[in-house]
Amino acid sequence: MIKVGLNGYGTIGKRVADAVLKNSRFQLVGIVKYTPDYSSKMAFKKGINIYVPPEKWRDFESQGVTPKGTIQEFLEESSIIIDASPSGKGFANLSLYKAAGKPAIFQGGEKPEVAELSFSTYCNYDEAVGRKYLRVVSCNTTGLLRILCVLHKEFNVKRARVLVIRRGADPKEDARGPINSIKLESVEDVSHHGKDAMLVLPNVKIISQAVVVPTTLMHVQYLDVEVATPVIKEQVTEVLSRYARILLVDPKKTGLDSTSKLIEAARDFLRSRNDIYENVVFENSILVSGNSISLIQAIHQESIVVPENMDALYAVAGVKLPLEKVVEETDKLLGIGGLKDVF
Ligand SMILES: NC(=O)C1=CN([C@@H]2O[C@H](COP(=O)(O)OP(=O)(O)OC[C@H]3O[C@@H](n4cnc5c(N)ncnc54)[C@H](OP(=O)(O)O)[C@@H]3O)[C@@H](O)[C@H]2O)C=CC1
Ligand SMILES: O=C(OP(=O)(O)O)[C@H](O)COP(=O)(O)O
Repeated sequence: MIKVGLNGYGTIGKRVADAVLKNSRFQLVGIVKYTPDYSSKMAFKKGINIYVPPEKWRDFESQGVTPKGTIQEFLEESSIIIDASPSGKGFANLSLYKAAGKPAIFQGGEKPEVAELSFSTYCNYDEAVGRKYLRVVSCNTTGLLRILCVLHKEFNVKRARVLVIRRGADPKEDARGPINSIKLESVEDVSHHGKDAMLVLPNVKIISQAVVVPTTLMHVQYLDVEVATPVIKEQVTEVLSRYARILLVDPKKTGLDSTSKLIEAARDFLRSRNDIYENVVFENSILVSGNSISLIQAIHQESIVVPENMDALYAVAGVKLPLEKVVEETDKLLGIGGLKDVF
């Protein structure tokens, strides 16, 4: 079994930790915690090893959590690190991983230079195999690239324009906003998503802009894509429906016409933490005219990158399986595809 350590146990880290625990190819060495809060106690009770900065050892013990070791020991015991630290901290952690000679997978909040390659499974898995440092692109970029790479493979995408309607905060983040505003995400002309996506799909011109809205549940994106030759809607829906990580939802038939209803459906489906790993593409929103395809999709920011983090582990570990098998294994363990039967 390949020994995986998780540095960071927040929104992304705890979900990836649970995914690693489900996969018998990998052994979760443990997690690094920095704050002795409820989540360290819950992880400890679940039997997950907790590693801590040495100066925090007593704080954890006083909360009833006996650490397994220090960060240094965590690095020694892990064969691959998944870094799910707050944006920017991963870059600082890179030198620790390099000094310990350990490969690492970073998240999209880090600058692209943190890794050898920015990664998105449907786009560049083969290029990622055997790399030492990968960066799984951010949640919106992951959602965007899944669609663009699938369309590109089939129809040769020439350019894409994207509007990202970004959630203001994750549900736990009570100090963020906006509370009563729709705010430009940036004072620059474009948002980072298009530029980031072009690192992975360099031959397609992708321009994105973003606004931030007062909601915590999901992001929503509007994509306007130009392909090389004229297509019809049936071709587009058929191609999208081939992929388990893309969920076509018909709001007329299902009543699912909002992010809150989607999250409720995921709760009803007993998805762990009401996670939706799939891009939810509203079927009615797919408009096709000549070379132009547009659509609206919802992206569950807390969980969308979990499958890609798992695939990234296969790539870095050099597991000898073709892309289709890797995706199949990850999808099966996370239950991806199950919602297709009920929606
Ligand atoms: N949340 C989201 O919607 C998404 C986030 N991402 C990206 O994932 C990354 C993690 O984000 P998210 O999970 O939201 O962050 P959170 O703030 O939820 O969690 C961050 C975790 O990192 C830990 N931590 C603190 N300092 C360090 C450090 N120096 N090194 C390692 N870990 C540290 C914290 O520990 P403790 O709790 O013990 O203090 C906490 O567990 C970011 O790059 C972000 O951009 C990507 C897709 C979606
Ligand atoms: O990766 C994300 O968004 P992004 O794809 O818009 O950068 C996550 O929702 C994290 O966003 P945050 O940096 O606002 O916490």
